[in-house]
Amino acid sequence: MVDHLVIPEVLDKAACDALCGEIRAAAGHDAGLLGRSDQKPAWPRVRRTRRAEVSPATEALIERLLARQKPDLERHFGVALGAFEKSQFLHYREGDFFVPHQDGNTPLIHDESRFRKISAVIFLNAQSDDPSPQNYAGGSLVLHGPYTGPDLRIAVPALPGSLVAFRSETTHEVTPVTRGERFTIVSWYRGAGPVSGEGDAASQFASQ
Ligand SMILES: O=C(O)CCC(=O)C(=O)O
Ligand SMILES: [Fe+2]
Repeated sequence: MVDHLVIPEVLDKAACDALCGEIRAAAGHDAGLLGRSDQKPAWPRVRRTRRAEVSPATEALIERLLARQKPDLERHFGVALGAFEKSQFLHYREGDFFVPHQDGNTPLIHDESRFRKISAVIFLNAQSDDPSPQNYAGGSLVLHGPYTGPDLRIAVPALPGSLVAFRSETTHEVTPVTRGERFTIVSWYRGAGPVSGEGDAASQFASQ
């Protein structure tokens, strides 16, 4: 068991379709990584996906949605949550991926990621072997069990409109997309309290 919470239908089908359309059409750039800038040449081997710049109205819609989920996440994970980071609107094309990684809250890394307690991913379209321009193949979000236990791998079902949350120190990956386009929104909830960045301009914190 890798602890995670799936909240179905945080967005309806019309909203998911509209978001996919907006992300596809929006300007964007290669999504990056936190860490030292001299490591940038290696980024394409770690993560390949496009990060879209959506409208302020869309960002606000997702911020409201994330705020609404906070009590359920606090209850499930037993952690008090503060602000969440600026969402990333992601567009994976064929071949795009993100190798196994942790998003934050890992004891050895002293960068902004240490404030992240819970990672949230919202699926906007479906993974399916039925070829249709609406869905994609490959591109599984796979959660890994902790290294102290058995070698677990859990592929999270990509139900459009659902949100999956897990502790940010959970190792996870996005396997390569083998057909079609995959659309997700990701964000991170920080812990509550001043030491965790609550009360600062967290919405301006540019997560990478
Ligand atoms: O797109 C996803 O399903 C997850 C992306 C991810 O792991 C991340 O952005 O840190
Ligand atoms: Fe991640």
